[in-house]
Amino acid sequence: MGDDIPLSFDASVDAIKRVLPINLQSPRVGIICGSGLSGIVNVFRDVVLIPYENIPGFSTSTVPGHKSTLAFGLLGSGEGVPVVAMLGRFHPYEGHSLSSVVYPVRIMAKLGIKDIIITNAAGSLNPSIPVGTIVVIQDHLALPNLTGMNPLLGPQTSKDLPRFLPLSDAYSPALRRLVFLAAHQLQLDDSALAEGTYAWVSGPTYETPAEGRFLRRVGADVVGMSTVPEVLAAREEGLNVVVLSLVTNFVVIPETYRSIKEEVQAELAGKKVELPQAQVVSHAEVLAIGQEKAGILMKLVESVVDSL
Ligand SMILES: O=P(O)(O)O[C@H]1O[C@H](CO)[C@@H](O)[C@H]1O
Ligand SMILES: Nc1nc2[nH]cnc2c(=O)[nH]1
Repeated sequence: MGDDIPLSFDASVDAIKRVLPINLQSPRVGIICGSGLSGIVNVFRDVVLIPYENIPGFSTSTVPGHKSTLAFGLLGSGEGVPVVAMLGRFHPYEGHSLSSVVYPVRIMAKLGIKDIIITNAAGSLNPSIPVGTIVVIQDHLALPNLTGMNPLLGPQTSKDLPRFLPLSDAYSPALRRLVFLAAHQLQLDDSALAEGTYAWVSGPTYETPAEGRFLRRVGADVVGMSTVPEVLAAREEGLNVVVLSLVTNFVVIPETYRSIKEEVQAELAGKKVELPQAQVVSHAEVLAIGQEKAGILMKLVESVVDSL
């Protein structure tokens, strides 16, 4: 946890390749599975699982719903596409350094992936994006990046990488197009998918109502505690990125608060008063919705991989 990245990535790549059959050694697509979304491995063929603890430089995920395993296999119809999936990711709130959080993305890039499909569980800030919707992310808003918590801060891992990375094209239009076409092919209801902007926050606290309103007003549709660091590292490594957020809950953003001062005045005047009960979100709820809807997300991912 919070460990520094090794000076060379070779040790990690060697440890991985050593246990892989030749047909899986050069995966074409990387997948990152968000909270409760690791089931995709069930549709891989020729699966090889490597625990993170066996890979130098990898940390361990401590969050329920996140395994600590790298899965290799073939995905899709016909011969299948060689893929690598992170069954469980690292979040800064667990105490992992930002360089540890993005380390697996860099290793997947060294292994040769060209495209990365990043999934997450997220809270909706947009009343027209209900729980269960899969949001194809078109942009992000990262307050931590803007205020000095950026995984690309510091010495570069390679002189070949760009020092000043543009992010105006971070989310591949070509891959997003494939997602919508895949949804059409799978005959998903039009409302199953939406497009939106992901706000990255550090967590581990969920948003206060005021924070929810703030994020909504500055243009975010969903909010979560992951993904953006991975997107930045992936873009720095030259990968094409697509992000699918599964909405697991609404962020509670009441526009008006009931005044407790007025409630007490009413109580003192002899009225029966019931204090407002705030709705609260829990990780158990996030995982439950994840479990319910993971099937659709996985089919979508498989179909996109098939169409690459
Ligand atoms: O983004 P993923 O890893 O899917 O998980 C989301 O769910 C957790 C909170 O319930 C946070 O870690 C948040 O980021
Ligand atoms: N920050 C944040 N992360 C989440 N992950 C899943 N739901 C939420 C949420 O409501 N807020």
